[in-house]
Amino acid sequence: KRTQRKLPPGPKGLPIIGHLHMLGKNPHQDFQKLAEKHGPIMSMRFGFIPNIIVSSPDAAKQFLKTHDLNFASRPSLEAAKHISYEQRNLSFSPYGPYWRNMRKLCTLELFSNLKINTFQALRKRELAELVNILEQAAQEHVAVDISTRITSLTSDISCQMVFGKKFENKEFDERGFKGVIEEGMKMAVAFNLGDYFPYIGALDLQGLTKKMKAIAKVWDQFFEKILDEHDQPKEHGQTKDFVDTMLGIMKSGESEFEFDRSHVKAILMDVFAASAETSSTTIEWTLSELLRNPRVLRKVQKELEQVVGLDKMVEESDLESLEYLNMVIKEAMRLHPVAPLLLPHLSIEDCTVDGFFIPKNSRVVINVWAIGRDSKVWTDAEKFLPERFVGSNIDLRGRDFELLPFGSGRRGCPGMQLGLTMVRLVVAQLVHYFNWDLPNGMQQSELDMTEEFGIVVGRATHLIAIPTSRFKK
Ligand code: HEM
Repeated sequence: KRTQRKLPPGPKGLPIIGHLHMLGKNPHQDFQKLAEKHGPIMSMRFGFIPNIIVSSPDAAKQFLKTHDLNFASRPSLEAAKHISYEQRNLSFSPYGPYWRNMRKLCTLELFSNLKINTFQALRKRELAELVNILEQAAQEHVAVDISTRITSLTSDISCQMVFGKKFENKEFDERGFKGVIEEGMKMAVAFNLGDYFPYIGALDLQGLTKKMKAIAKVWDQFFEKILDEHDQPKEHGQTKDFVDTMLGIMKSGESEFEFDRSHVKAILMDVFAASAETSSTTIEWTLSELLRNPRVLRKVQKELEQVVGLDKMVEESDLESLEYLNMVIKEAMRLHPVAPLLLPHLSIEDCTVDGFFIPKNSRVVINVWAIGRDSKVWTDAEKFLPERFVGSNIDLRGRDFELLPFGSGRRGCPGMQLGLTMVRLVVAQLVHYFNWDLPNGMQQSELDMTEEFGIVVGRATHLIAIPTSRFKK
């Protein structure tokens, strides 16, 4: 009976592997090309798993708004099981009472404006430190690896916000803090046979499960140590980091759902992973576009001079008034969404969308990268033109399905406000204090904008530039 129903169109697949052979290094780009031929709701099969690829604003609205509840679950990916405490985290928890309760709790306790504001001084301090380093480079007229600097800035801020302190590279084991995190990230995106052929997952033919379990053990020991340290009483007036908040709730026993140390650890890992790289990658892309578009950069600097004033540091209270900067960031996120396929959604029941049958347990992939670059939706779609948002109501909250860098609906990003605060503040500060030149006489048009697919999609090469101070000390 099922097979008589009309599935969305899609390319012809091969026996057993389905369409796996059609995916290259950048699946979001491959999906875009295929959707041009097969349509905005496309059916593909990866191994034994049915996938629905969504590539237009109207179609995205159907999945994320009209039928949001039915597509609000997540698949049980091997990495989520082995390194995310059996999916007790928010990002990969299946839809159900645990996810609903935990999401409500985190939204209230970790992602609220009140909580975000308690870390304002931390952000200011860390950013001022970076500005000092850049001042030094400006005086010596040397090139700076902006990518590395921004990554350590957001990682340091996230570490202190979540765990209460920065981590030295000697932490963890001989691989160091950065090394262990990178290894975990690599494993999380590695092609895992078990995700496409569930029955052979248990055989661990690639040896990935073993490696993931080993890294999860290292992480777990690290978290246990942090949780133990947080059992010591805090000095009066010290800001409560996320570990304090979560442990406080756990110990109070007031939560109406199961909430033990494993849940606390899963959420901490999730929030750390979700916050640091997403913000740094968005900042890198925005600065890259500004370096390629000096006209836009000068206009942002002019606005900053007017709103903030020369010789003054940008404050978080200035951010809402920086209208042009906010258009620049929207435009950078349209062209460079760091999660171009969002996180995978999973259908809970059989459903009909736009006349097509979508079977239960289909993975739904929303290609926001393709939507952001669709010439049917955007004029001069490939160009970086922040002015396109003048007089437009399109914002980043997921109400406008042509621009979805944070997703939309029940599974949309709960950390959007925090992420945007970081991105706006860092970009504003770095272009307010400094003019930037590309190294070795490189022309703007020569700046490499190649993408590298991973847990987030960042630049394939580091962004390097030479700062010059705009203010006299
Ligand atoms: C520029 C920064 C950020 C971007 C672009 C971003 C983007 C996204 C996207 C696209 C999703 C998936 C939405 C979906 O599947 O429909 C997501 C989910 C999520 N984000 Fe963010 N994010 C950012 C910052 C943050 C921050 C700072 C936090 C937390 C401190 C955070 C926490 C989360 C969590 C917990 C989820 C999973 C939600 C769920 O499945 O219920 N994000 N984010």
